[in-house]
Amino acid sequence: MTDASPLVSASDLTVRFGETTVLHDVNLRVQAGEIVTIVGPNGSGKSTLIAALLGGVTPATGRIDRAAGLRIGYVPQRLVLDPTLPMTVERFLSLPRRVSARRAREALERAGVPEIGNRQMAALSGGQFQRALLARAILEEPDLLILDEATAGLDQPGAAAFYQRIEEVRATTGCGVLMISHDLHVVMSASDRVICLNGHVCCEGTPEVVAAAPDYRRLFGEGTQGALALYRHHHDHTHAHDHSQDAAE
Ligand SMILES: Nc1ncnc2c1ncn2[C@@H]1O[C@H](COP(=O)(O)OP(=O)(O)OP(=O)(O)O)[C@@H](O)[C@H]1O
Repeated sequence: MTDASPLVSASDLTVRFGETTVLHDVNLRVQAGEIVTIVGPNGSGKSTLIAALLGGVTPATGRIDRAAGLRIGYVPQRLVLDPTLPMTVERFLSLPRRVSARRAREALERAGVPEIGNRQMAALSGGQFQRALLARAILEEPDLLILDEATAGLDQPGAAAFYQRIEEVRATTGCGVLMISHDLHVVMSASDRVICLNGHVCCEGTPEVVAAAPDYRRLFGEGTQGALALYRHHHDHTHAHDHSQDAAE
């Protein structure tokens, strides 16, 4: 794996579910050491793109390439555990593979929650729970960390602290990071590159470039209203791209 070759890439990717085209002509690359964030309205294909990159969805056309031997750490949006099941955080980190108490502690330290090893999973706050998921992903020693709206349900300071932790993990391990987020303002500052998705890539670039892009502004609005506009978006915008195939239309 050279510096120049991406950890993972999608080339002219189109994904269909039955008759519905969810993604079309998507090109994306994530290099080692960079933090790439995908933003887009609900139903714009973000999770589908992640699933395709992970190999869980077969492209209709185009291709996905992963670097040989790529190790991926995945942090899901949420994980539902039976609340009546007694399970400490340390034990949770040993699923599915047993890890030593020392490694579990190190991973929790990196995730910013060194003190929760003996706590019950069911007793964690939302933020602590997501940190436990992050610690589990870190234990994979990933080349690429993938997070699917991992801060959903956290307040803005909680989300900001979480992303800061992600940046530290990237700085110490050199892994690449690909994340989906709705915390637009927080994420913009934590990302090297932002990809605005709406069935296709509407615009992409550094956070500054994307924030100034007309397509991004049409989708998300400006200022603090932008994040709210995300949920209100009804595809009432018009722009140069052809949205006729977008499933979300
Ligand atoms: N397995 C599936 N079978 C059929 N349709 C699907 C499947 N998975 C997703 N879809 C559809 O594909 C579209 C994109 O879904 P996806 O979950 O990728 O969007 P998203 O951008 O992640 O949305 P959100 O922000 O709401 O999480 C939606 O219209 C969804 O209903």
